Amino acid sequence: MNDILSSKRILITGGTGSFGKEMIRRLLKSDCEEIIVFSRDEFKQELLRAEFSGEARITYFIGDIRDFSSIKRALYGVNYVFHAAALKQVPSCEFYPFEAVKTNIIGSQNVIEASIENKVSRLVCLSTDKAVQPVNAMGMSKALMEKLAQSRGRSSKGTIISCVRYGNVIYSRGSVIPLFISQINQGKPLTITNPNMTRFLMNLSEATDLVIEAFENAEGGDIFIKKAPASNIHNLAIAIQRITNTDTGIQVIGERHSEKLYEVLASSQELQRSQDRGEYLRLSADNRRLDYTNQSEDNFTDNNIDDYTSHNTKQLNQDELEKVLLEIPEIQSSLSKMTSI
Ligand SMILES: O=c1ccn([C@@H]2O[C@H](COP(=O)(O)OP(=O)(O)O[C@H]3O[C@H](CO)[C@H](O)[C@H](O)[C@H]3O)[C@@H](O)[C@H]2O)c(=O)[nH]1
Repeated sequence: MNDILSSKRILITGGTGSFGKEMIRRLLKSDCEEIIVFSRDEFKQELLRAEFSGEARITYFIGDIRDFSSIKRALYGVNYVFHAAALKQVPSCEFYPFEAVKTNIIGSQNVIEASIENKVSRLVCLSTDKAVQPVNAMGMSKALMEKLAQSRGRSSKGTIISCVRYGNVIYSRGSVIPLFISQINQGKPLTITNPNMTRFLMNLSEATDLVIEAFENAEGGDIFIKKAPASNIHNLAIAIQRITNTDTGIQVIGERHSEKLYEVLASSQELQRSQDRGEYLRLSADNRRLDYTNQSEDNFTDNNIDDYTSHNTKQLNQDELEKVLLEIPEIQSSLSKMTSI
C-alpha cells in the first residue's frame, strides 16, 4: 500500500474510534504526508493526541459530518478518505432513528459530495452486514448509505467510491464480549438474548485489512466483504467462561428490539455479480442504465445461489472460538488483570 500513499493526505471520519486508531497505526508505517482525524469529540481527540504524542503527521479537525461546510473544509487538498463516522448501536438507533438518518444517511451524503467536490481520488465507506435485508434502523440507514455510495460511485469518474461490510468486530466498544467480561468481573451471570442467534466474527486487524483491500482494488460502486466464520451466542458465552475459567451462570434474557436471528453479508443477487478474491468477495454495482428496453434477457436471479449468512458460513467450534478470542489484545489484558487479583 505504501506506493499509493506516498506524499498523500488521508482523512478519517470518526477517526478517534477503534478503526481510526488501527488505521492510523498502519498509515504511520507509510510515507504518507498527513493523516487528518475528523471527529466531533474534542476529549477523544485529546486522548488520541496523547496516545500518538509527538507524531507530527497527524492533525486533528473538530467537525461533524452532518454539517456539509465542516466536512467540505476539512477535505480541501485531501487525496483519500476513510468514512467510519456513524451511529452503530442497533438499540439506540431503534429509539432515535432520525439521528441515524442524520448521521448515517445525510452525513454520508455530505462526505460523498464533499469528496467529489474536493477531487478526492478514493473514498471507502464503512458499512455492516446489518445493511443487507435490513430490519432495524441502523441497518436501514447503512443500506441507504451504500445506495448513495453506489449511485455516486457509478457517475463520479474522478472519485472511486466503494463500501466495505463488516461483520461483528470482536471486543468493539459497546458489544457483547466486553459486556460478558464485565459481568464475570461482577460475579453476575452472562446474559444471552437467544442462544441460537449467530453473528459473523472478525477482529479489528481483519476488519482494517478489508478496508485496505477495497481501498487498493475497488472500482466505483463496489462493495467488498471478507469471508468470515460465525458463532452462535450460546457457544460464544461458553467460550468466554472457559478462557476466563469462571462459571457465573448463563441467563437467557430474550431478543432486543429488531435483532436478526442471523446476519447476511451478501445476498444471492449480489453474489451473482461477485468476484471471488480468495479471502474477500467483491460485489460489483449493478451498472445497467435506467433503460430496461435494451437489456439482455439473462437478467434473472439464480435460484441455485443462497444468501451468504452467519447461519450457513463456517461455524467456529469451541477450540477455534477460544483461539480466536485469546488473540484479542483487550481479552489478553482482561485475563491478566483477573489472574493478578
Ligand atoms: O447482553 C447481551 C447483548 C447482546 N447479545 C447478543 O450478542 C450478539 C452480538 O450483540 P452486539 O450488541 O455485540 O452486536 P450486534 O450484533 O447487535 O451489533 C454489532 O455489530 C454490528 C455489525 O454487524 C455493528 O458493528 C454494531 O455497531 C454492533 O453493535 C447478538 O446476537 C445479541 O443478541 C447477548 O446475547 N447478550
